Amino acid sequence: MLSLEELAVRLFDAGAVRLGDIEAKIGRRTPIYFDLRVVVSHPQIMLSVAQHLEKLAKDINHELLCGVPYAALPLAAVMSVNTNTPMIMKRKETKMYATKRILEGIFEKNQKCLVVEDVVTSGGSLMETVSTLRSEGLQVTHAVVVLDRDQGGASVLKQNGIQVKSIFTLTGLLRILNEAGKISDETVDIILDHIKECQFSNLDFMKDNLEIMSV
Ligand SMILES: O=c1ccn([C@@H]2O[C@H](COP(=O)(O)O)[C@@H](O)[C@H]2O)c(=O)[nH]1
Repeated sequence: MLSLEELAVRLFDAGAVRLGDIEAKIGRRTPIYFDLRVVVSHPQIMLSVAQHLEKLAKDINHELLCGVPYAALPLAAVMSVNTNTPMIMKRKETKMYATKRILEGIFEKNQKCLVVEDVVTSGGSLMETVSTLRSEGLQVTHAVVVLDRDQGGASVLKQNGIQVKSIFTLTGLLRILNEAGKISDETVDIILDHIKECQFSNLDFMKDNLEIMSV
């Protein structure tokens, strides 16, 4: 398994870290965007990311894995194979014919399901998956995540009964990339200022996700 420092640099070199003035979800702009979808083109990086997630998952009692669609699906699949843990998949929309399912795979009510996610910003995407899993009778208390952007999402999720464990926090990742000479001091300062200014709270989350909260 690659060390955290090696993994951070390999992700950067693979193009998973985009710098600039980038349009993010919900029309906001960000000086840094992580595109972890590129890992499917780098099997060694994907394996290492999955192994780090498995390390985080070791102490969490779970019987099933579920990746947040779509970026975390391949990561959850690799973890499932490596640890021999069954996986289920959440569809973006309920299938309208044949099985009419929102969750694919075999599960029973009250099973403990661990959620896998690539990036947490506000926590909205992860919570959407958690709400579906809970509404199907599964127990969900934890999530393992590649990157927590330090923008309040983990705390919002905690308030909604989900403990988040992440491989990287944005602050920690910036420090590694700065020490490796990949990101300048000036860029680090711009990103840290942005993160400080752009924080999400449980209140924003509830306003933006009234539908999810009512599931
Ligand atoms: O740098 C980023 C930031 C976000 N994403 C994608 O968005 C969601 C996380 O955002 P929430 O506000 O927590 O819903 C996640 O599913 C990512 O796929 C990203 O790819 N890169």
